Amino acid sequence: MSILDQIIDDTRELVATRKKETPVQELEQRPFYTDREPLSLVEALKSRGMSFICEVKKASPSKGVIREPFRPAQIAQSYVKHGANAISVLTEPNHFQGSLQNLAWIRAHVEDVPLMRKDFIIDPYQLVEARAVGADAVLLIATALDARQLRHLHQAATDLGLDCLVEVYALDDLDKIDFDQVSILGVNNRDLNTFEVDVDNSLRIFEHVPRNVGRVSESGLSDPATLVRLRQNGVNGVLIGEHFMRAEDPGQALDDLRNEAKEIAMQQA
Ligand SMILES: O=C(O)c1ccccc1NCC(=O)[C@H](O)[C@H](O)COP(=O)(O)O
Repeated sequence: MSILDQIIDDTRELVATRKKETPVQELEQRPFYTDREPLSLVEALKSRGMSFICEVKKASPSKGVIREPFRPAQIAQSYVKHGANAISVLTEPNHFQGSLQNLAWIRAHVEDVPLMRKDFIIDPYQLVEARAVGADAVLLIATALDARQLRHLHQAATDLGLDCLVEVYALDDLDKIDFDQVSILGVNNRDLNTFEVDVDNSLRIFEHVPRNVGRVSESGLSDPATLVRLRQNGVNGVLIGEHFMRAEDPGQALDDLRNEAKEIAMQQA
């Protein structure tokens, strides 16, 4: 069984338990759900240069614990201070040590930058949970869904005002995607069997994606020259977790990476 299958199985159990503990009607009465309009992730990624989705990630299946002590609100505030375009918050508990509470804490400290719930979404209930803790957007992993589920979850998220970053790992995942519906596509560079990362996976897959779709490269990114190469090949955004999580000040690490990439681009011009 692949790690993705394992995580999806665990998520199915978790969602069943949560539905019993907290009915949808209760989530729909939470202040973030009733009183707050979600921000647009699509708009936040429309900058002229490379956009940065900065991740708040304590641990991962490939690396174990990455950051200890882990202070989600402080990390997010540092990202905001240094100009992150959006923040991805891992909420999956069993494999990434994330939580919905972390997202709610971050929302309480970050008003104007979109927050994406990064989890393994398989059920519309999780979209309502996302809204109830103050998320603006969600990740939908095409690899873990069939075409009908993907279309249905995307529509349900849109109906709730949540933007979607649709993620693929392989070229044949594109067969499931309706590009009249999907406006931001992420390609994950991590091989789910070996955990190795290959940035060229993004470039290979984006060649087959319509021009008007926003393009985000995900995982294993830390080298400024690679960011320049991705930008020169039409990639609009990057999703970066581990590199920032290992820095003393994650926002400063964002600033440094962005400045180094700008310098390389200027030298090449
Ligand atoms: O990070 C993992 O080990 C992992 C394993 C299996 C499925 C997903 C996984 N990560 C989720 C992500 O997509 C990353 O957190 C995200 O792209 C940031 O990657 P990185 O910059 O390498 O932390």
